[in-house]
Amino acid sequence: MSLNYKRIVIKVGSNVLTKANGLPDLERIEHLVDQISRIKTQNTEVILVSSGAVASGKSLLSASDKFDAVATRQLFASIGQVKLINKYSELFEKKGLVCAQVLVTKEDFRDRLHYLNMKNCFHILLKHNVIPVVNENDVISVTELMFTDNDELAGLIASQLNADALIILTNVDGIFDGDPKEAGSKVIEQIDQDFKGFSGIISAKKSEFGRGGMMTKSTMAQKVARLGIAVHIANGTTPDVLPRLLKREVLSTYFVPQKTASGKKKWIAHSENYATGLVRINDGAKVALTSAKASSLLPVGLVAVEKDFKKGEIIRLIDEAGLNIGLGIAEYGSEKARERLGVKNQKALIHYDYLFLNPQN
Ligand SMILES: Nc1ncnc2c1ncn2[C@@H]1O[C@H](COP(=O)(O)OP(=O)(O)O)[C@@H](O)[C@H]1O
Ligand SMILES: N[C@@H](CCC(=O)OP(=O)(O)O)C(=O)O
Repeated sequence: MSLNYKRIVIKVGSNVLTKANGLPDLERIEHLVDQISRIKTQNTEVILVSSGAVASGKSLLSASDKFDAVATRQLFASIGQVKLINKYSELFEKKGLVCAQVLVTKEDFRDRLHYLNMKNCFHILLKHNVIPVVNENDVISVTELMFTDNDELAGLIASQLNADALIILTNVDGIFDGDPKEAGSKVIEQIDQDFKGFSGIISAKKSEFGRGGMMTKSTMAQKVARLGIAVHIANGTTPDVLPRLLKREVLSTYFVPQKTASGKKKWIAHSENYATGLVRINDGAKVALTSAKASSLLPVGLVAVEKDFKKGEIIRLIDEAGLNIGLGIAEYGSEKARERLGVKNQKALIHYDYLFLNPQN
C-alpha cells in the first residue's frame, strides 16, 4: 500500500546536489523538481529544504585564498543561493509550479511569537500551492549561530508545520548497521522508538560535502518521530526515489512515528538552545517521567536547581548522573522551586503537556 502523506518536508543534502568536483549537479536538481511535481499532482503539500548554495557559489567564481574559511563560505553561499533559487524557480515554472525562497537562521526559532510568524508565512505559501524552498541563511549564520546542519533545520520545520512525514535524501540508502562502504553492512529498514545504540553503528565519517553526518540525521530523526512525524532516510541519487519511496518500492530507513504531540510540545522539543533553567531530578522522578504513563514533574523529585529561571521559561532536566532527560516550561520560578525541593504534595514544576523527554540512547 502507498504512503498517503498530505504534507511532506523533503530535505536534500549537499551530496545529492553536488558533483564529485564540488559543482552543482544540475541534472539531479532537474530530476528532483520533476519528482516533486509528480508528487504535487496527488494534492500533497511539499516543503523542500535544499542545501547547495555553497556549491552553486563555487561554480560562479573562485575565491582568493587571502580570506578565511568563514568569509569564503559567506561569499559562496550569498552568490550561490541566488543561482540555486533561480534554477529551482525556472525548473518549477516549466512544470507549472511556483516556488518561494525562505532563508532562516537559528535565531528565527528563538521565541514563540517569532516562531508562529514564520509558521503563518509557510501556511499562506502552502494555501496558494507554492513550494517553499528553505535553506539556512548562510550569510549571517556563522559559527555558533549555525544549525548543526540542514537536517536539524528540516526537523524543526517538519515539527513546526505538523508535517506527516520528513524525507531526508542523502547519498547512501539509509542507516547501515556498520560502515556503508564495507561489504556485509546492511540498511536498517525500520527504527522503533526504543531503538538504542546509534553510536555503535554510525561512524563520524561524513560524505565529502556534508556538514553534520549520519549521527545528526539519526538523532534528529528519532526526535522528530517521537513527536508523531514519520521519517525516512533514503538515497537521493537513486532514480525516481521519491515516488518509489511513497510506493514503498525502495530500500530506505523508516523511523516509526509515535502518537502525535501538540504544537507546543513540538516547539519545546526543539528549544534546547533557549533554555534558561537547569534542574537535577532524582531516579524516582526519572522512572516516573520516562514510563508509559503521562506524568508531570513534581517538586518531590527535584534534587537541585542548578540554573535560575522565571515562570514560563524553558528548563532543561538532567538526572543524578548529569544525563540530559528533556525539556519543559516552568510553571513557576526557580525561587519557589528551591523552597519546594523534595517536598511532597506540591504543584508540578512542569506539567506533562509542556514536557518533552529525549529518546534515551
Ligand atoms: N552507519 C552509517 N550508515 C549510513 N551512513 C553513514 C553511517 N556512518 C557514517 N555514515 C556517513 O554519513 C554520510 C551522510 O551524511 P552527510 O555527509 O551529512 O550527508 P548529507 O549531505 O546528505 O547531509 C554518508 O555518506 C556516510 O559516509
Ligand atoms: N546551507 C548550506 C548547506 C549546509 C548543510 O548542512 O548541508 P548538508 O550537510 O547537506 O545538510 C548550503 O546551502 O550550501
